[in-house]
Amino acid sequence: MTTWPEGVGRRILPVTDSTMAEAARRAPDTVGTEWILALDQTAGRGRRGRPWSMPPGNFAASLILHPSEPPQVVALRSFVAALALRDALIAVGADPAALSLKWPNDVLLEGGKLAGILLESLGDGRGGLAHLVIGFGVNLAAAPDAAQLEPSAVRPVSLAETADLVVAPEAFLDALATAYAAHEARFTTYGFGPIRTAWLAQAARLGEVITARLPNDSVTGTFCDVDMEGNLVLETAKGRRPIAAADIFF
Ligand SMILES: O=C(O)CCCC[C@@H]1SC[C@@H]2NC(=O)N[C@@H]21
Repeated sequence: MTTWPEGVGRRILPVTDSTMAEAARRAPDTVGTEWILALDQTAGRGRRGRPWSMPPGNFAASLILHPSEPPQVVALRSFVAALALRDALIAVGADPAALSLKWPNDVLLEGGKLAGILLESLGDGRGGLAHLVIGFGVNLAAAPDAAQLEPSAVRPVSLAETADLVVAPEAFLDALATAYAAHEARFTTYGFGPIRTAWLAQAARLGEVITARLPNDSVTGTFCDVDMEGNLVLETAKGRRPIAAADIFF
């Protein structure tokens, strides 16, 4: 049985618009760390403003944090979050060998998209952050209809359909909160180095040719590294190219 991490808050809502929006509303009145789980979302959102649909039984939660590091260091928590999500999936029975991490922050199961992570923050007006919200969406029960996604999107999968595992959102929250607390402690104590190493060990398509689609450009090269700033590094015909933000296509 998983125990809930000490000093961490938890709210479970039957429904909300988006746990990201709910968390942002609550963040100014939240002193420490708090999880918000919703059993349904009416306006779930994904990266780049895409909608995030949520079939019943899927997992939607956001974590409110008040980190004190500079924003570029805070952003490295997308890797912390991905490792925690992987550990939580293993804790509920997923096969570690079937899981991989797709830069910047998807978790794949047998090559299909099982989960996505979204980071949103608010500046404090002094160059730091007032809060960070990390959102986790996991297809526990069912994958969204692929027809609703962009044609080039990674095929969605669910834990129930692909791994034959039935896990309730509340139970998954226990596993994720515990896993996140462990990785957060490692990050704040030892920095990004061990997180980067652990993430690279689980990276999908490392050493293979992939394409990064940027707003006005597309870069194809061999995925050779993630650097200490969290950039994806592609080895291209013109040399090594660090990429801070992009959609990745295999
Ligand atoms: O585009 C992605 O892959 C990120 C998806 C993040 C979805 C989660 S579900 C919980 C939280 N609330 C939201 O509205 N979005 C995030």
